[in-house]
Parts: sequence; C-alpha cells; structure tokens
Amino acid sequence: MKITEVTIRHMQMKLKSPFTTSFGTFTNRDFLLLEAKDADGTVGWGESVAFHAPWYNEETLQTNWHMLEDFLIPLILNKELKHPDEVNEIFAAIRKNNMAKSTLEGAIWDIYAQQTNQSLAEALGGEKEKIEVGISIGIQKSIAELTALVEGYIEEGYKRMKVKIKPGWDINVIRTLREKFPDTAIMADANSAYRLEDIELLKQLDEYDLTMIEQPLASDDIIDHAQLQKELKTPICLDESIHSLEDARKAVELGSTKIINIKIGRVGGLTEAKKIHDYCVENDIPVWCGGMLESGIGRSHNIALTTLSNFVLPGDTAGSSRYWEKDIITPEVVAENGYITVPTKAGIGYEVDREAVEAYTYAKKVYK
Ligand SMILES: O=C(O)CCC(=O)C1=CC=C[C@@H](O)[C@@H]1C(=O)O
Ligand SMILES: [Mg+2]
Repeated sequence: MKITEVTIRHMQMKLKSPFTTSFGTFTNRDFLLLEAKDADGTVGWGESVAFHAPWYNEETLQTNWHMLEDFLIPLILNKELKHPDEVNEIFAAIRKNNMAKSTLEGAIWDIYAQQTNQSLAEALGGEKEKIEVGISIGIQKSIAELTALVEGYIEEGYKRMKVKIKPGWDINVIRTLREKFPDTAIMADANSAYRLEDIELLKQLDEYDLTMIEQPLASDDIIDHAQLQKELKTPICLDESIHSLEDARKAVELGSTKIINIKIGRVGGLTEAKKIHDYCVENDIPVWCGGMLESGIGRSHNIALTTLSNFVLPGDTAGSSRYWEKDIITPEVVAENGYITVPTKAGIGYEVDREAVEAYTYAKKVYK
C-alpha cells in the first residue's frame, strides 16, 4: 500500500431527530469524511467522529483537520505500508488526538481489505455474519415522549434500549421504563453527570435490572469508578475513560469496570480497538461497540469491528434511517429485528454515494 492522495471533506448532515445528552442538544451532525487513494487507484474511506465542539472529549472537527493536515497525512503520504497495523505504530509518536488518527487509519484499513480481497470484517478477524444492535435515545422533553419512542423502537425489533440519565432525569425515568417494559434490556448512559457523592442515588438504580450504567462519573476517572463499582450490583461500563489498551488494562485491574464500550475513534483506530477487544477476551470483560452518530462510513467500520467474537452485547450501531433522511452509502445500513447483516464485499462493503457526499460537503481540501 502507498497512499498518494487524501481528500478531507467537512460534511454537514441534518439529524432526523435532535440528539440531547447531559452535555446539550444538537440537530445537525458536522464531521470530517476522509477519502484516501492508493498508488494503484484503490480508494478507502474513513470518518472522524469528533463533534463540532469539545463536549464529548477534547477533540473537534477543526482540531482533527489541523492534526490530519499538519501531522498525520504528512507521516503517511507516499510511504510504503505492508499492513494497516503499522499506522498505529507510526502515529504513536503523536500524543492523543485519537479521533484524528482513527479517521486516516480507518481509510487505510478499507484499502488494505480491498487489496487483499477481504471484507473489512474478515481483515479484522471477524466471524459473525450478522450483528445484534440496540438503540440509543437522547434525553427527551418528557417521560411520556421517551416511553413512546421506546415502544416504537421495540416494535421495529430493537431489543436493547440505551437511555441517557442525569441528575433530575434518572430514577423516575428508569422506574417508569422498567414498569412499562419489564422484559426489555435497558441500560443507562450518564455521560459523567454524577459524582461519588451521588452513590446512594445511583445505588437505587440497582432495583431496575439495568444491563449496565455507562460512564456515571468523570470522563477521566477510573479510581472513583472502582469505588462505586464495589457498592453497585449493576455493572459499570466505561466509555469516555478508555482511550487505549493501557487505559483498559488499568481500569480492569482496578475493578473500575465490568464492561467496556469500544468506540473506534475514541481509542485511535481499528488496530487499538482490536487490541482492547483481545485483552478483554483474556480477562472475561464483555465489550460492545458504541456509536457517535456516524454516517454510513463510520457505521460500516463499527459493523466490521462488531463481528469480533467478544462483542457479545448489542451496540449502538442502529440502521441509517434512525439518523438520516439519506445516508451517503448504498445500500443504507438496515437493522431487521435488531440485527444487521454484515456485508461480504471487499472493504467496508458498501458503495459510497458520491452525489450525496457532494450534496452534504461544506468544504473540502485535497492533499497530494
Ligand atoms: O450513535 C448513536 O446512536 C449513539 C450515540 C450516543 O449514545 C453517544 C454519542 C456521544 C456521546 C454520548 O451522547 C453517547 C455516548 O456516550 O455513547
Ligand atoms: Mg457513552
């Protein structure tokens, strides 16, 4: 492999429904789409999951563009590569900026899979022909609106509901959902909205048979989570706290988490995501694939990663129609009865709808 050209596009796609978390609400998804071309003409696609503002982590669409233009693309352009794992090693010299790294690395994995005539799932060592997925629902204006949404998604066949919680929108919400949906798998994502002082309130959640509580405490913490997990029956799942295999090892050894939400962008790419998966296999820690409101490109990478054996819990990779009037891939990602069939074509397994890409492109730049 030798990447001879990279195009970065700032994409703007309107979300079908606003997404509210303990950080705030947004109705559009601005993100970077990266198209890499190999010397032999093969084209691979990657997607930055950084948001327009640094609310989920310290990265933004703009910091990603700066890091790709000034550091990451220059390290890769016209360099002979034998395997995408080399990108993880080359980028180790650059501190953090994982979402920027993941954007370019993902496109190179796509090229490698095509050149070796494998689906991205096979290239990663995936085994599944279909993957189980759930739905993540943002904070709603009322509990009635939330329960109506949950009812609708259960009718669509999704079997796991992820709801957001924050102080003042927690116990009543979970109690109502559990009463209305006694047999549905329900999990709560707090996005660091609580403190260790809230331990008595969080312990009340143990009554409702949640599959997990995601990231209840600070986004850079594993110490207080270990303390909290000792007091909770419900498994803690870490998301924002885990940026690397080393973070995962320390959190597991401390007892800070019993489940890990792996997000390719947050951990710096597919190679690191696979390392975390493999470590969790050895330590009996189930994992699942989180979502970042991706377009079909990021969604296709999530699907491929989720085919690895230890992705045993439904992830947040719902169908395209949950997010977009029109996605930028064909066919769109479709979840049937809570399952997505894994594409078998070489690479990400979907065609990119270039007309739709151009229609959503706000700005673009080519690097040669
Ligand atoms: O992509 C999806 O549908 C899931 C999105 C989602 O739940 C999240 C995205 C980004 C930050 C949070 O709000 C939340 C998460 O932490 O998992
Ligand atoms: Mg989360």
